[in-house]
Amino acid sequence: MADTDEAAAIWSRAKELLLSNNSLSERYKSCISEITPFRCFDNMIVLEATNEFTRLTIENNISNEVIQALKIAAGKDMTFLIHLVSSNSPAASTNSTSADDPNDAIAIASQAHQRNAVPTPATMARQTTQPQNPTFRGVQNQRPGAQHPGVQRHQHREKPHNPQQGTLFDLDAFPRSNAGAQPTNAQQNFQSTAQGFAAAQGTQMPQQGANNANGTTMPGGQNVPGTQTNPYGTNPYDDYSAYPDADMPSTTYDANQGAPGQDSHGFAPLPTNPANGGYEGPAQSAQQPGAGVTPAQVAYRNGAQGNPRQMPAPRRGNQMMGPASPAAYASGYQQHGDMQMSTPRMNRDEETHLNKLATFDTFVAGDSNRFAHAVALAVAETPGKLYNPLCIYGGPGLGKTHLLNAIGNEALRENPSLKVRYANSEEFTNEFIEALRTSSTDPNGVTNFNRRYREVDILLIDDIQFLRGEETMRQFFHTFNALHQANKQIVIASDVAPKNLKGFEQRLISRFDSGLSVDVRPPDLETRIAILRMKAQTSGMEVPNDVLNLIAEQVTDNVRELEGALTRVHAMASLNKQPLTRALAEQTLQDFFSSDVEITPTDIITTTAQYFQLTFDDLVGTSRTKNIAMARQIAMYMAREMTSLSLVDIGEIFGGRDHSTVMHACRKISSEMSEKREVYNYVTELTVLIKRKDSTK
Ligand SMILES: Nc1ncnc2c1ncn2[C@@H]1O[C@H](COP(=O)(O)OP(=O)(O)OP(=O)(O)O)[C@@H](O)[C@H]1O
Repeated sequence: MADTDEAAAIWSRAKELLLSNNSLSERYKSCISEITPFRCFDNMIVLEATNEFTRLTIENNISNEVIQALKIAAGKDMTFLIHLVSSNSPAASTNSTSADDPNDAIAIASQAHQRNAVPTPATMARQTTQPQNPTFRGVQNQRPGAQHPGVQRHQHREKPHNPQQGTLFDLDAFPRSNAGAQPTNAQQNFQSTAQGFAAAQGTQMPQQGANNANGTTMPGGQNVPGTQTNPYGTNPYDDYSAYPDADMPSTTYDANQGAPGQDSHGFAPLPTNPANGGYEGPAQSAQQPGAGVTPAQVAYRNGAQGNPRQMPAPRRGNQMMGPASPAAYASGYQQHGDMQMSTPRMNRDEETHLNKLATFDTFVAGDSNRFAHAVALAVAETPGKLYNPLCIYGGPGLGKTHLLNAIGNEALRENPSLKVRYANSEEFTNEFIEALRTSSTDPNGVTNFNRRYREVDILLIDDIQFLRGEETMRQFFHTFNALHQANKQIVIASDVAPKNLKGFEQRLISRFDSGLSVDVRPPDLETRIAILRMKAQTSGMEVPNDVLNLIAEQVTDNVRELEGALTRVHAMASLNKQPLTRALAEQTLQDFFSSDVEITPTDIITTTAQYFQLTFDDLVGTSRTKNIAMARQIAMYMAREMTSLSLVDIGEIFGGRDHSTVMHACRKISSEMSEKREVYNYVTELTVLIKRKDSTK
């Protein structure tokens, strides 16, 4: 990118951040608005102002805020300098001098400045202490202990700033509860992110220390605190108690409960099905030597499907879904049969409802989410002061929930006395309705609800797009106002930008818009590989690089799907006690990328019902008997995996069920696939049958 373009891009983001920084007065903001970008020179951006007042106001009063915003916008430490240009003369940016050398840049800027600038007390003070190049300086972070702001805040930049030399993102400029000699988490993350990427790309970062569990390297060889913990073994949605209307209790099944002649789910063994390419029914296959081989593989070996297929490019409606993260296994093992894997353990904090395992340490930042990651970190370090409200939006499975939880966890790590509350919109709604419902018997119901949501320092509301109902909306509006007026931090996550939220009153949308909105986008290849590597490492899986690469190449749009693909290939290898090779991974994944035709929910329900010898109505009906509930959960999982339908849509199709019920089904089946051979077989066989049916239409 050209230096001028880079400057424009960085300043545009930094400006956006500064203008949404609630701690800045309107006067400061109008000064910010008057600034224009000139050029970038390495880690310095030269900005232009048309009057001295603007320049001085920024340099003397809000340089730290500007530096912080630049750091977030650029994704690296930046210094800045502002030179004056006459408002009616061509700006210094028209100067054609090549300024690749930062010293030249300073000279250009210096000339411009000398033409226009009036000496100020601050510049005079600098001249006293910095005799060389007295009129120009880059502005660096204000360091604690600075005694003379005019002198200490501004320093000469005679050579490019080297971020390795101790000027990492300095959040000490902002209130902190535990400022100390140790690098901040934000600092560590910046390093770990950069190094994680370097590692993913096979490059060497300078000043490497000892590797930590994630393969990332911390400054001075430190490990990132908590990197050994399971990052996402559980999810708020795993806490089934939060969803009273979900199917969970009656659909829980036990591997030992199958009646004689039935498999563990109460199904009679299916007869050999010639239509399945000679493949045995699921219960039988589970008991046979070599079980776990899918029909596709049998067919493949038998030549039933012709030559080995190339893996076509994945398509949106046919992607992987793997809600239960493989890394969940790291959180604690519940040994299951011959599997060296575990059932994810819930790690939701009872009071805050935070998933304690979703932290910044376990979040891999890349180009697609670096801005959101940096802003989230800044908010966690200074809640209520910077970007309030903060809205994080983006497609499914891209880390919004993770970031929300990371903000809460990090803020509490910094200041354990903070009150934090995480909730998704459905929990908020349910709790509110419950408070209303019981208000006749419990006069404190609504008061308690309000206390829970209004007497907090940080409120994190996930999936705001699902907020529904006039009363609930009103309640949320008042909650929002109460918190905002008290300068309490609000963070919301949504699948679309606030302005595109459907069914929301304008007054609520405009409140969301009054803060900062940042998006998360699908990760690029390097980031996907880095995520997979981290997930494999934290869950103790040994996955060769070529398998990680294969998965990352095939699954592009959704980190949850990445996890799902990793789960599948690892489950396949574990169940069959085979080494996890690229060939095995290709075989395992090809079933999921082999069809380009649209699969409908009707196909899925019909095939699943036939497969389990049930009826269509059984699957969309209300019966909670064990075998029907289990088949329904599998069908929901297949619908989520093989179509682009949302959780809400799938819930609707399956008899008007709630989206959390679908989500729970998906997580449960995904998790069980790694532990129960028969569940893995059901899913893989059904995948083939559904696609085969589809291709014969
Ligand atoms: N950058 C990342 N680094 C590490 N893990 C990630 C990253 N992004 C997402 N994940 C993981 O992917 C999974 C899905 O992420 P998450 O639930 O936060 O997505 P989401 O955007 O909230 O999705 P949805 O909109 O469907 O709720 C989680 O296990 C999360 O930990």
